[in-house]
Amino acid sequence: MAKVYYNQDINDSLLQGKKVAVIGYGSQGHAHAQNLKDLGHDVIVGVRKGKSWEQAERDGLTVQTVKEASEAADIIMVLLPDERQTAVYEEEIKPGLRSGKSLVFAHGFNVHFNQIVPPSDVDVFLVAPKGPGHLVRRTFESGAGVPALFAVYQDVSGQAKDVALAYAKGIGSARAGVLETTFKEETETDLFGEQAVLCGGLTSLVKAGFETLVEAGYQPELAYFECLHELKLIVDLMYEDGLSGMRYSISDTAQWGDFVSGPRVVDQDTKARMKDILTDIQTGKFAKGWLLENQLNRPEFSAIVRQEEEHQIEKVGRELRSMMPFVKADKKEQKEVVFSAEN
Ligand SMILES: NC(=O)C1=CN([C@@H]2O[C@H](COP(=O)(O)OP(=O)(O)OC[C@H]3O[C@@H](n4cnc5c(N)ncnc54)[C@H](OP(=O)(O)O)[C@@H]3O)[C@@H](O)[C@H]2O)C=CC1
Ligand SMILES: CC[C@](O)(C(C)=O)C(=O)O
Ligand SMILES: [Mg+2]
Ligand SMILES: [Mg+2]
Repeated sequence: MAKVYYNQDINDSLLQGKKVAVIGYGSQGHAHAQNLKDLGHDVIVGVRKGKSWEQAERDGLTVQTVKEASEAADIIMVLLPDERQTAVYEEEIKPGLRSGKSLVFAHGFNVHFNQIVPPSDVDVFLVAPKGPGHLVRRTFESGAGVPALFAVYQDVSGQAKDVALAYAKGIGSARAGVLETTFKEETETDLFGEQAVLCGGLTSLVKAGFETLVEAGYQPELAYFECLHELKLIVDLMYEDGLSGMRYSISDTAQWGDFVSGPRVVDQDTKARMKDILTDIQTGKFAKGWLLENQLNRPEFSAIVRQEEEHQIEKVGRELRSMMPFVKADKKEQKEVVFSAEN
């Protein structure tokens, strides 16, 4: 079994006396900055003037421009959107990246796909939480944590691995488990997971189930409860106790249906298409398409965002959720949908 690091395995004194700049204050940025600060580390946030700057100040953090923060810090964690990182890195981070500093990422995308080529005299590593940033913060506040991967790309100081582990502990991830990987493995598996299973696979499955029921004449509200709302309750059981734990709670009828019908939905053809998706990631075809889409100012991305917002499941869901205020976490914790559509 691979070595999984926990709090007791990690000496976080390596972060003491070091200034950490968290560049970006979005989903991951706000969580890293606040968790590190709560554990007594010296954190500054680097962002541009605007919404994030104001929010970080309201949260009690020291805020500077990206350039100032990169100049001031020993450890520079880049938590900007992947597609924005290269431009900001070249203009505002690189000038402050002197020998002996650490350049850190939460996803290997730009280094692995050669968009950012770090100088040879700095440590380069990643600490990638395996969960959405808002949950990195929320679980931390509740005393728990989100697991993370770490990988060392360049170790000039001889301490990159230990600093990476200390950082992972500083954001609460070593409460849940921290696993060593490479930039290649992290990048390819993260892209695969979000495309085939966690985001792409799941949203397509939910919509297909919803549409099948509605097209057969069943009530849309019922289809929403069945195919989307209840999904969280089922996944919570899998999260707590695995597939068998979930199956323990459902009826035997449901379990038999799971066994006989599940493989009819996700079959060998589905798996073959998953392999195609993985190949596109491994060959860089996906990355190239995404970078080009951004160079063109995201025409297809924006069109799909609008189209998806108009899907019947979203309209019905908005109405039903307005009657269940308890399902929604603190408003300030929600990443605004508009942000991703407009940026
Ligand atoms: N989202 C997640 O949960 C996960 C993300 N990751 C990785 O973490 C990294 C960050 O992703 P994520 O947290 O989703 O990013 P977000 O989209 O949430 O980042 C938004 C932040 O970046 C700032 N920003 C955007 N453009 C600029 C710019 N040109 N100059 C200065 N600041 C800018 C925004 O500031 P403003 O308000 O001014 O626009 C905002 O503070 C990525 O590498 C991603 O792959 C890894 C694991 C999970
Ligand atoms: C699953 C999506 C993710 O990889 C994540 C939250 O881990 C991301 O890039 O946001
Ligand atoms: Mg991920
Ligand atoms: Mg990802």
